[in-house]
Amino acid sequence: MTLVLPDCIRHSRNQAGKAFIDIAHPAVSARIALEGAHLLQCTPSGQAPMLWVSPDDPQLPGKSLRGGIPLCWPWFGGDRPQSAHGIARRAPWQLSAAEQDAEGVYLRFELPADCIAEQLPGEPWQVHVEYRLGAAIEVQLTTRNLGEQPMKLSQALHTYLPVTAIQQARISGLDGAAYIDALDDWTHKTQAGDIDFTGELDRIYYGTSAAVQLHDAAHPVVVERQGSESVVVWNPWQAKSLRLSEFPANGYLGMLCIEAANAGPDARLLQPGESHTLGTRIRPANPAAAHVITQDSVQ
Ligand SMILES: O=P(O)(O)OC[C@H]1O[C@@H](O)[C@H](O)[C@@H](O)[C@@H]1O
Repeated sequence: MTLVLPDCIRHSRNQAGKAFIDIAHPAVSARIALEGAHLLQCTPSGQAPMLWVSPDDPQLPGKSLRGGIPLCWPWFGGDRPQSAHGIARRAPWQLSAAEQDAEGVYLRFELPADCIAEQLPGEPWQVHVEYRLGAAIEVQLTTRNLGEQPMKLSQALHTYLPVTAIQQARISGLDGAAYIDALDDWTHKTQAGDIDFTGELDRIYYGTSAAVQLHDAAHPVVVERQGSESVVVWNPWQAKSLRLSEFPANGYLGMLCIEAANAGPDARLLQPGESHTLGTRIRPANPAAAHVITQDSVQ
């Protein structure tokens, strides 16, 4: 049965045939690629864009754009020898629900069972993702084990956030938290004070579900998490920027990632029939003080 979409939500395609869902609601505008059910843009009315997205856009089906919130599932990073971050971010998801109300929109996407069977043989997962977009971004990724054996799940909502200048950005909320330093032979360490950025940084903080705050002149946000005792913080810095796909050489100056996760020691073992929801809510820390787009500031 064809899904009837509210007026503010429509399907679109770029010239190369890549499919998107576009949202133009009085409270929020947004774009989601069906490939990966990948939230690429989200701009609450009167605010600056909440997500960073690379200007190097291959615009091609099968080539994921770097930025927004890629879904890393059902493994995070190099937890398995196959391609990093699992299969979900390049898979063909299907829109299964779309609603609007005065506050914003609700969308739900499913990863079809035949796609899971083909790409993850012998792993009977069921997975869907829900977005609630308005003054804030809410994402919930729900996984169920439909099999008869326990299955291991690691995952992340790989959120790219814009910053005014990386050297001035700061993250609070993780003082005293344990982390794994991916750049120092996966050594376990303890965070002292806030996180600031003076070089490449790639860490899995674990044992905490506390909200994390990004302090930035124009893009201060609070990142809350659900079903998540780990959060990944990442900036590639200069040398790695040159090696990354779909990433400009100086891209690291204007972004960082704060990823609600089940990673490292927070990977989950789902028993037969069990389901787990990983969620995040990203909201402007101080909407009144955040950069407001006015006609004067539009070039
Ligand atoms: O290049 P990818 O596969 O999108 O990964 C980007 C980064 O994703 C982060 O989550 C990892 O911690 C980094 O190690 C990795 O480099």
